[in-house]
Amino acid sequence: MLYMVEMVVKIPHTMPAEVAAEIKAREKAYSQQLQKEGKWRHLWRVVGEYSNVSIFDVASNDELHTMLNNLPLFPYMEIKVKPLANHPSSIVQE
Ligand SMILES: O=C(O)C[C@H]1C=CC(=O)O1
Repeated sequence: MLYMVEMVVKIPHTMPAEVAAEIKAREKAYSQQLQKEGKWRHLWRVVGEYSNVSIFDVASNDELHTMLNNLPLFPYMEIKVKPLANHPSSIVQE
């Protein structure tokens, strides 16, 4: 099952820089692990924003929820999820 996920990162300005850097390093490692596993298929930066648009390929709503919940930046993100279906005009059917 494919999902488009938008993540807007909102780290509090009061968070010490070294704490933010440590969380971001863990986030990077976790996201790269999921990308290597083929579960996080696309990761794009939105131009001019501290946000991303991603495509996830997972077995269920529950798997995606667990994955997002485990992101180290989860407490500091606003997340929107859109489930995707095949478009009848697309030449690629997944
Ligand atoms: O920077 C972001 O968009 C948030 C998050 C997503 C992957 C990652 O490494 O950080």
